[in-house]
Amino acid sequence: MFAEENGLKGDPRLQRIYQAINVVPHFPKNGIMFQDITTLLLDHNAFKDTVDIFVDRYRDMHISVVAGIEARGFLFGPSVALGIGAKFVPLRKPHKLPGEVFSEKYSLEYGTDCLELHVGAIQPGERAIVIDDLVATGGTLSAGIRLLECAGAEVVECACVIGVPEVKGRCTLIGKPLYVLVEPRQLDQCF
Ligand SMILES: O=P(O)(O)OC[C@H]1O[C@H](OP(=O)(O)OP(=O)(O)O)[C@H](O)[C@@H]1O
Ligand SMILES: Nc1ncnc2[nH]cnc12
Repeated sequence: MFAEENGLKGDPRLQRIYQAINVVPHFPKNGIMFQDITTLLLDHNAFKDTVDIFVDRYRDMHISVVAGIEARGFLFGPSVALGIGAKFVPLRKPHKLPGEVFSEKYSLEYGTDCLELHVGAIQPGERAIVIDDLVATGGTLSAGIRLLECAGAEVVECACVIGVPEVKGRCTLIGKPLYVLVEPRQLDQCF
C-alpha cells in the first residue's frame, strides 16, 4: 500500500521525496521513463525523510534482517538497518558473492535475471524486510521474497521508495505486504 493511505496522508515529507526524484525519458532505452533517485540522495532532507519514514515504520516490528536488492536497494537498506538495529543483507546479482549462495531466477520485461544470497547470512525464523528503490512488475521483489524464504526467514514486508500506479490497488506481492512511499515523478514537474 502507499504510505499516504496508511497514516501519512498530507505528510510534507512525502511531497519532498517525490519532488527530489528526477525523471529521465527514454533511459536506458526508448519508451522508459527512468526514475532517477540519485537526485534524492543529493537532497539531505529528502534522503533523511525517506530513511526516517522506513525506520519509524519498522522499528517496533522485531525485524532483525533488512535485505537490500542490488543495486539501488543498497542505497537505502543499510541506513534503515542501522536505524532499527537490524543487520543488512545484500541480495546480489549472479557471481558477485564469494561464498555458497541460494539463487533465485526471475523474469524481466525481456529475458531473465537472478539474485543470490549468502548461505548463513540469515538464520531460520528471522524476521526480514526486503527493500528496493522501485517496484514496477514486482518480479524483482518477489524473487527477493522467495530467496529469503529459501533461507528460512519470515518476510514481514517489502518496502520501496517508488511504486508505479499499477501497484496502487495491490497490497501484496506473492502474499507479502508491500509498502510504497510515492508514485513515479511526472516529467512536466521535473528539473
Ligand atoms: O518491479 P520490477 O519490474 O522487477 O522492476 C524493479 C527493479 O528494476 C530496477 O532494477 P534493475 O533491474 O534495472 O537493476 P539495477 O538496479 O541493477 O540496474 C529497480 O531498481 C528494481 O530493482
Ligand atoms: N521506470 C523505471 N525507472 C527506474 N528503474 C526502473 N526499474 C523498472 N522500471 C524503472
